[in-house]
Amino acid sequence: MSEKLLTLEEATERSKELRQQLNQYAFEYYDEDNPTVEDYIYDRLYTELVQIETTYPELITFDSPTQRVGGKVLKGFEKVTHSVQMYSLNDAFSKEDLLDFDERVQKLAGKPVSYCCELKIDGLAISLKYENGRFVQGATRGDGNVGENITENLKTVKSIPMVLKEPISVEVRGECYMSKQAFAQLNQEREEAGQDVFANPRNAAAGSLRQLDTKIASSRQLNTFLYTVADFGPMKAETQFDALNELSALGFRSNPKKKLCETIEEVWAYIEEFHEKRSELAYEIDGIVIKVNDFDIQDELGFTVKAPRWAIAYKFPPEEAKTIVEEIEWT
Ligand SMILES: NC(=O)c1cnc(OC2CCCC2)nc1N
Repeated sequence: MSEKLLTLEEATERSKELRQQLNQYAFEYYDEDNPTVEDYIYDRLYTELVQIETTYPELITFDSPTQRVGGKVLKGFEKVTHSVQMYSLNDAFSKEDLLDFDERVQKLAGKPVSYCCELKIDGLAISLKYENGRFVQGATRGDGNVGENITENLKTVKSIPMVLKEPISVEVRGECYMSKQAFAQLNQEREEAGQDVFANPRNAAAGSLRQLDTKIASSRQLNTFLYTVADFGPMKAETQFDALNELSALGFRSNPKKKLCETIEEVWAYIEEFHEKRSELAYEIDGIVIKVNDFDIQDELGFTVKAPRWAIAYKFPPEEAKTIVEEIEWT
């Protein structure tokens, strides 16, 4: 079909088919890490869609995969005031800190509680706003109340859905990160080009989202894990664990290694498990986030000025330095 010049009616029909198929293939590849077609199949269909959109630009749509490649150069980033504050987390550095947290929570809740444990992805916190299922705004955390509008750059992040599986209005938060492999590849390219290298994947992700040229952001293989619902809209989840599953069902990427723990001892076992497994993960984590699972109890416990009383971040010590530590000369 791509050789013969299509009529507008044929092109309208064919471009709709192509968009649906390409977006499904991209969802499997970027969100589910489970591609079902070879790259050359995707590329051939993508090329056909570009040809149709070049002939009939009026057929380019909001969610066309051709719009993921960026191309706008912004003058700057506008400020965004978050409708719901983006809180930070209090830290725990030992099992004793964790037990103290559990004791405080049980005392405030007046009963034992279950915890939803999540890997603490070492990236940049972002907030995504959807209206009737369409992505309308993306922002950085900033100081928790005012962030930067980076919508155009986030449109190039392939795992961020442009259209949700349900036409609902919600605001969700998560982490935008760069995988260890993408980070190593980027730094190698920069080194070969005589450019400064990034110190770590978090800085590389932050630097990529701060680019005014959206083509650069698009080239950086950024990824996401979503973990918070700020404005629930019609979402029904009553616990953090269910909210994470609901985020996946909507088309977001949420980290599969979450665990529901009934006791703080189970939480500690999960912390030790992933302290062990940390180096095997495709992305960097700097700890574990432990959250009271039940939203009603979260509401009872509330927030301090900066952080929830119902969550804590157990921080791992920094991974041992890659460089050889010089032998200390004992005099
Ligand atoms: N970096 C992460 O992976 C991460 C960060 N934050 C949160 O939760 C917010 C929700 C309320 C305060 C902290 N969860 C996470 N998994």
